[in-house]
Amino acid sequence: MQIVHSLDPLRSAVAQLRQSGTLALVPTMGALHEGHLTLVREAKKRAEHVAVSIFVNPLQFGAGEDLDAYPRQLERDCAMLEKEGVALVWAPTVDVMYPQGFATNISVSGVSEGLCGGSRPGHFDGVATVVCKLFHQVLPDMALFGEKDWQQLAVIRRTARDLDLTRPHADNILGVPTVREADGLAMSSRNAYLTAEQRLQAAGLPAAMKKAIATIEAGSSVADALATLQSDLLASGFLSIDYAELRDADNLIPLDSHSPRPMRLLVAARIGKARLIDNMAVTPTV
Ligand SMILES: Nc1ncnc2c1ncn2[C@@H]1O[C@H](COP(=O)(O)OP(=O)(O)OP(=O)(O)O)[C@@H](O)[C@H]1O
Ligand SMILES: CC(C)(CO)[C@@H](O)C(=O)[O-]
Ligand code: BAL
Repeated sequence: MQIVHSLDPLRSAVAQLRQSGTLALVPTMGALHEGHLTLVREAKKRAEHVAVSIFVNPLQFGAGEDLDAYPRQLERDCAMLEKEGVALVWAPTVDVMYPQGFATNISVSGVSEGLCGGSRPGHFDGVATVVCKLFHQVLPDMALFGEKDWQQLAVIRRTARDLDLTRPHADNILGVPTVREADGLAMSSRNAYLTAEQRLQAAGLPAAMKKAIATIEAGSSVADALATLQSDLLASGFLSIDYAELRDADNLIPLDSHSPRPMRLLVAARIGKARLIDNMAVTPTV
């Protein structure tokens, strides 16, 4: 496994790998867990070679967010990736990614509005900009992202379509279902911020979401189900709720009542020092 930190060695490594087969990219911010490793395993099924990027991207963190606290553990991450048979780890420094004078921003409207785009202004500009750079740097045939970050996946697909990207083409931006702990909590690097008590309470998030989905699918009012979801989260120990919304699953248009198209329930809520996100499918019943 090659680990590279600057562009010239990256280009040589990519050129060498591409001579002997297809290349899949799994972009990450490191502090790897089973969710990330599942993306790597899915990538291995689909391509001869897998590259993983590890970069805590300052552009996608707002003022007062956890950029400094975000866990960084490159050696441990690389050891995990080596065991998975990853060919290349791309771990640029901030100066390599954003040299002095860097002034370009990719901003996606529509799908990035509201939800995490509302509670983290500028976040998806930072994501779209860095992901475009990662795609141009690694030139993968495909890229894999987790459905845990449902809105992020929609933003990246939109960017790839709008900018006519070919490496990867929008159709080769693949989503992987959320990997969960035994009690249902979505795996996330930010779960490490939780105390033991908060970690137990955090399982209240997927539980409350499942309950809300069952009532919506049974035909109850969406507004009532979302109101109950919010009070359930506060009762479980969550401090506040950034959003709890029902949206069209594909284009993320807000819904205030049932739709015949696939729907998604998306929630972000704060507990202790962590802001946790989750989303689940809601099956149309009309
Ligand atoms: N539980 C999970 N199941 C599936 N994919 C996941 C999961 N957690 C993260 N991913 C995916 O891994 C990729 C890298 O995500 P990232 O490094 O930000 O990890 P993370 O655990 O989501 O961290 P955090 O949410 O704390 O930023 C993204 O595509 C993300 O959607
Ligand atoms: C896609 C990503 C690697 C861009 O920094 C990040 O947002 C993440 O880890 O989900
Ligand atoms: N997994 C999304 C990256 C972020 O929260 O900034």
